[in-house]
Amino acid sequence: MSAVAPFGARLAAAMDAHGPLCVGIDPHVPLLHDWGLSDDAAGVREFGLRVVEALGGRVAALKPQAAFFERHGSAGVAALEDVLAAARAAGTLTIVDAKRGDIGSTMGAYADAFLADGSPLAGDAVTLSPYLGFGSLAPAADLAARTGRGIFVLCLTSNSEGHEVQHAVGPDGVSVAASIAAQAAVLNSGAASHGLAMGSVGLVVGATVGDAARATGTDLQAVHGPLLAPGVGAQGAGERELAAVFGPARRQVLASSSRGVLSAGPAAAGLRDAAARAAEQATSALRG
Ligand SMILES: O=c1ccn([C@@H]2O[C@H](COP(=O)(O)O)[C@@H](O)[C@H]2O)c(=O)[nH]1
Repeated sequence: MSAVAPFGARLAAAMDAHGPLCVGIDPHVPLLHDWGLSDDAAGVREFGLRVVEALGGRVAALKPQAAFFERHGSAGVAALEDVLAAARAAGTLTIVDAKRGDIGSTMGAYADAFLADGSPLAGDAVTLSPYLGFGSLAPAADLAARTGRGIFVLCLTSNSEGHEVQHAVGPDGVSVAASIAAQAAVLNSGAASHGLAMGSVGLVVGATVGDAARATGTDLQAVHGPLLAPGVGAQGAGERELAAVFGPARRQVLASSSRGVLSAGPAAAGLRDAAARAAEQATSALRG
């Protein structure tokens, strides 16, 4: 058992304190240029540290997108480690958006990288892909539970191409998305029975997916875990879409915006204003 409170409880407290908004740290090349930074490991490191400096302690969570750091090789990965350390020092929860998924024995190694105490790449939670079978994620779910961390499993992603996999229906008549949500609910059942607001096993459900939950028979409320909702801002979703997609599950939602906030940089004041506006909109859509 971990010495820290479970991730779901820590996230619920952070959402109550700061509003249901997560800001993504996605150092796209055009943003690096706009911020006067180089497209190399030093540039993405500085970008990430500036975001942490501006928003640490002001938003519920930060979500570094691992791909933008990994494209610079080992120095980029070291930059991601530094950004995670800075967020940890600022007391802000981090979700490493790495979307890992593999056979169980390899999943154990991914779990050690992203969820083990003392790993420099560990945040408070990591995004995972269930398309090698939800059960293959067990090593990560187990380690997260032992270390007080969380996982977010892809369920209904914000991109339109996700339909062909996630809306597919199995021989039992259950859609892939509904099956993933039901298996996450099983992992959160202990949290529900202990009266915790949310378990530590979350889903990724895009704010852009319209009525996909209903269409696929996916019961989001029953998951009893956090619902990470990318697609806010640059991908076109706003207050109306958030309210429509999540309905009665809306209090579990952590809206996520990257470019929508980051394009207001590099000045800290601009980032703070943009994040505050996005948090107000998310609050109005999800907590009203
Ligand atoms: O379904 C998904 C899952 C993850 N993402 C990630 O979120 C951000 C979105 O960035 P924006 O600039 O706010 O569009 C990015 O890191 C994606 O990889 C997603 O968009 N959809």
